[in-house]
Amino acid sequence: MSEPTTRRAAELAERAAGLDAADPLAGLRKRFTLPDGVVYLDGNSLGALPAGVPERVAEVVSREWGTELIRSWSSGTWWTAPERIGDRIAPLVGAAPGQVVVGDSTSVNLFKALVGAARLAGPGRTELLVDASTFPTDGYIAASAARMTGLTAVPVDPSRAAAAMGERTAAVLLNHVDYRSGRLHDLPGLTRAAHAAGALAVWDLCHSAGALPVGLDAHGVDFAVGCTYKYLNGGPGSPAYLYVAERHQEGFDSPLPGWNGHAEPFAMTPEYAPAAGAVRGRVGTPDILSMLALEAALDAWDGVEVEAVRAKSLALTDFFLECVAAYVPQGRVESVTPAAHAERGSQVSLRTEGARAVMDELIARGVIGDFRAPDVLRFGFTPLYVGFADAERAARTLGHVFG
Ligand SMILES: Cc1ncc(COP(=O)(O)O)c(C=O)c1O
Ligand SMILES: Nc1c(O)cccc1C(=O)C[C@H](N)C(=O)O
Repeated sequence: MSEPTTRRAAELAERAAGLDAADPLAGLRKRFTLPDGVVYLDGNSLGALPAGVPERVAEVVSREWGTELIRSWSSGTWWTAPERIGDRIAPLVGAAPGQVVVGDSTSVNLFKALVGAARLAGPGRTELLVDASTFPTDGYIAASAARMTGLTAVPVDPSRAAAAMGERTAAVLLNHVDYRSGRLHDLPGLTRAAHAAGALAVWDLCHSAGALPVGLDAHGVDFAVGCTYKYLNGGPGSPAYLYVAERHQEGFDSPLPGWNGHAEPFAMTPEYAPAAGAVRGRVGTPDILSMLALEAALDAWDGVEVEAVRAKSLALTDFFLECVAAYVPQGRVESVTPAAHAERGSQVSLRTEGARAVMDELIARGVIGDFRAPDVLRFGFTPLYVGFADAERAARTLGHVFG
């Protein structure tokens, strides 16, 4: 490093130490098990391990399964886990109890939500608008949901979504935060626009839940889905969730009416009678090991306000961008994440040449981020366990990679 760069590095390291010392959320890192020497900036793909999870999973396996056996379904915590854990997630996404149910993958829940929304749409509604820049599974599922319900899936850039909504629109599927660029979309405004056009708004919250306030009830969202293995730290493949606004629950006609969503599952009747509430979003037997691991993971949120998480997330990403500007030679990276706070999720995506090799090198040096095709370095900031010194080290290491 040149003399001025060394001075600037000392300055930034000192600022980072000060910011960490003043951070009201700094103590939350103890709620996670993270390997020494690693800066983990991939919690927007797989969140870190909350400290209480291994013990809880061991208990579920050895006692609840090993000793209690089948009795755990009825006398223990198993059968009602999907709605109980849904109610734990609800406050994190601004939903009152009884509207969130946990289970299946995000892809499967998207299918339920989109077909459910299409079946609730008014007559003459022929189009399903779909975020064209979305994570691919959303587009694949939307295309199938549209075929099944006689709609036409119409890809739309989120910046033009409001203008594209009209009297033909049945429903709109949008991402709250774009997985690649980290752009935060205007959930209140776009939901309002959908309603003004007489359409339903379906939101994918994978990259926002647990990172920033969502306000599902406050903004009148109709359906929402999201995964729990990113900012909610539920573990690899942990079950996703489905939000069905209370006003739609009675009319919600799930395309996957499995026996777990039946009003009386153990009556074993040949006719399907849907359960009341979000419970009708259940399909088959829940994956209890993953689900109870998720429930234990959510303890990491005890006493934590999403607003405080958002404030720290913005401070972290601001500081990271400042460090990148200081350390990375001019012209080597370009941020594709909006600078405006109102348009930024909890990640920073930097476009660069040879991004895959750059990320491999960063990981080899202990800074774990993500590569997204074709040319994006993606750094996710999970305020529960990432600090300002991590942001400084990550940017400094990136500067070293560029020599
Ligand atoms: C925006 C978005 N939607 C959906 C998914 C896929 O979810 P799942 O694999 O749970 O179906 C992901 C990530 O995997 C995602 O980032
Ligand atoms: N779900 C994933 C998986 O099973 C393997 C690897 C990555 C993932 C991801 O979650 C990717 C993530 N949705 C993304 O935003 O890129």
